Amino acid sequence: MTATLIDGKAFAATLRARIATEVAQMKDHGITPGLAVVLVGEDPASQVYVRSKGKMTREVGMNSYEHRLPAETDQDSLLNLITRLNNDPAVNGILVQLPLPKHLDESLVINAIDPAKDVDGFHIQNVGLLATGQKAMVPCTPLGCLMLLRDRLGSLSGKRAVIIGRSNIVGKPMAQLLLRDSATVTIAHSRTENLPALCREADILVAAVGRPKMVKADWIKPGATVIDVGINRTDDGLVGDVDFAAAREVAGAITPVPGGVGPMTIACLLANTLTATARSNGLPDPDGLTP
Ligand SMILES: NC(=O)C1=CN([C@@H]2O[C@H](COP(=O)(O)OP(=O)(O)OC[C@H]3O[C@@H](n4cnc5c(N)ncnc54)[C@H](OP(=O)(O)O)[C@@H]3O)[C@@H](O)[C@H]2O)C=CC1
Ligand SMILES: Nc1nc(=O)c2c([nH]1)NC[C@@H]1CN(c3ccc(C(=O)N[C@@H](CCC(=O)O)C(=O)O)cc3)C=[N+]21
Repeated sequence: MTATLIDGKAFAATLRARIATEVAQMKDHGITPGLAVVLVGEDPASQVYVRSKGKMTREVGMNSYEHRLPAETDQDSLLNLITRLNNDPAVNGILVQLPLPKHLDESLVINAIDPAKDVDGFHIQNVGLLATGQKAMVPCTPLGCLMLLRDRLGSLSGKRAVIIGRSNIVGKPMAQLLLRDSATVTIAHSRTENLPALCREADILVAAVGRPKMVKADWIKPGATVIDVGINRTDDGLVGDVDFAAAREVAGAITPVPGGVGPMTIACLLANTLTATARSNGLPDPDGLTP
């Protein structure tokens, strides 16, 4: 049986349309959400993402502020910019594109962002709030994966989830969100023993590794839901961490790359910007955009 395709691109388009409606209502009350994106250096992939984020931000009616800084920018100049954005009432969300050039201290920079404007959900305060089940800003990629999983499966309670990857931006927050939905969660990584057998136990398999086609068809439990976060540029074009063509014949449902998780990440960034704007104006959280 061939797996159902989880169409992240279409889901994200619907989500952005809903966000646009909410933005229009806010504008009627004199509030226009604003998202500032900071890019240091000229990494080509990062430039593509930043351009795409700016375009979609404007499409939903928000203000987009792009700050492009040279690769040799020093830490103090970057921290000064963040302070300015923290204090700017027109800016509701701040995203510093990662990775930063090596001479900059990533944690220091991220933790300089006002947690209320931290639409990436990477600030230690938001990480702690999420881990303790309190109201937080939630990282965009895991939030997007959660929306796709709930849409496909309904309740995740009691399901066995295996996440491959333990990064602060994907693997760990993904585990927190699945745990909050009462899945039984295992996090695997480069030191995990017998990864294929572990994966075969998963009803939900999330791959966030950065290795093209690493997850093979015989690692997948028949009927499982497979979420492929990987973005790998190869000679065959853009591919995920899952050997998609073969995995499709075993899984129950699977996200493609491109057109799966990636577009959800950007839609959730806009969702978080809307949520941050609502909270800073004392309005209730918009429906269905927070976990
Ligand atoms: N679609 C989207 O919106 C997004 C996509 N991505 C993509 O997702 C992927 C992961 O990103 P990110 O989390 O930042 O990556 P990191 O490089 O920070 O983390 C990769 C993780 O994979 C683990 N790993 C590496 N090799 C193996 C292996 N052979 N077996 C098992 N585990 C392994 C590492 O283990 P260890 O910790 O032991 O080293 C690590 O925990 C990348 O392709 C990235 O481009 C990222 C963000 C958003
Ligand atoms: N502070 C910060 N926050 C991030 O959220 C962040 C980051 N830094 N650094 C890089 C990663 C990666 N990431 C992606 C976003 C969109 C797509 C996306 O839209 N992908 C399209 C394809 C785009 C293409 O063709 O390259 C798709 O999968 O269909 C992919 C990856 C966000 N990240």
